[in-house]
Amino acid sequence: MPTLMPDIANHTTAQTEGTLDWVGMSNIEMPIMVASKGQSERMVSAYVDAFVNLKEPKAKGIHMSRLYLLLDELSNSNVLNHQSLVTLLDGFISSHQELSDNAKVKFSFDYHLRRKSLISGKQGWKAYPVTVTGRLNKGKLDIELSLDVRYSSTCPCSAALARQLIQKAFKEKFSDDANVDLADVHEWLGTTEGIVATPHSQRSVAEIKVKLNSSTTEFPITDLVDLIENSLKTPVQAAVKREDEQEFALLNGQNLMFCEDAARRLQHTMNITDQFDDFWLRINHLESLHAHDAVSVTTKGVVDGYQA
Ligand SMILES: Nc1nc2c(ncn2[C@@H]2O[C@H](COP(=O)(O)OP(=O)(O)OP(=O)(O)O)[C@@H](O)[C@H]2O)c(=O)[nH]1
Repeated sequence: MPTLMPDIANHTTAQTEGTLDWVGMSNIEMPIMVASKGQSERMVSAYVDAFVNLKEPKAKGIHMSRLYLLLDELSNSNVLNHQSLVTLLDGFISSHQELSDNAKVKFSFDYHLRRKSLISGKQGWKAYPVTVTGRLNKGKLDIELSLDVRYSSTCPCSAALARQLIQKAFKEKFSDDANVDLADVHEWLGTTEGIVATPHSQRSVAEIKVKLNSSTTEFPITDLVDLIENSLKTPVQAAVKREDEQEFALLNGQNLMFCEDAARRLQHTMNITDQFDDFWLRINHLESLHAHDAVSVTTKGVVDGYQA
């Protein structure tokens, strides 16, 4: 006969009574098979947070093992998609009858996508940090997708200052020459004396969170990446041949951006798509002129929605 073990969670009461918003586990490491719109299902190495509320003030605690085992079942024999996320949240609550009526789960992982080069037709992998968060709040379901997109931003102020220096160098070189020779100018422009200054660019990160429409049944990871990268125009590249690098230089030159410009661009893009109920975005320009970052934040402005 098995030894009877003490069951603190069930058989004792709280020393100090009180309800709690969230109780659960954070940073659970698990392989998860993820389904995303337009992509083959793929395994990711995820960190998972799993929570329920504790609405019974006298109860000692929740049953962490029940949350863990429901997650393990998803990891071991299912795929993370809209339906399984809802089932998981339902399971969190039904396994905590009398104790909980809210549930939350967050999966954080790197999601790899094949991305095309700009000109050469080559392809390469890019890893996007993604989180999928589901919340069930007194029967109301909320699903949030968040991801980071890295891109390059060239400073418009620096570009203007560099152009001024190039104009000055041109004047100094050719102002005494009444009959400026086109070939001479062409050759001179191809030297570092001609293009005497270059503007600074920086590795930049757009962080974005969206609330999925209730009609969305697939995680639109690729759609969201495409939307952001097509709007910013200068995402970091995977496979790069020289023709790709030259095109990247052109795109940078034609898409000069302060962090305000990048935020307004994405704000406009997100406002004209009806795919999402709400959005929050934060633009980080990891400055190369400064040792600090230039940052801008905005939201859709929904009442009771995301706050900046
Ligand atoms: N509630 C709670 N459990 C904790 C905490 N830290 C560790 N645990 C452990 O989580 C383990 C699993 O708890 P339960 O889910 O109640 O385990 P169980 O009683 O075997 O499972 P059930 O029979 O389904 O209730 C226990 O061994 C707890 O000690 C904590 O801060 N709060």
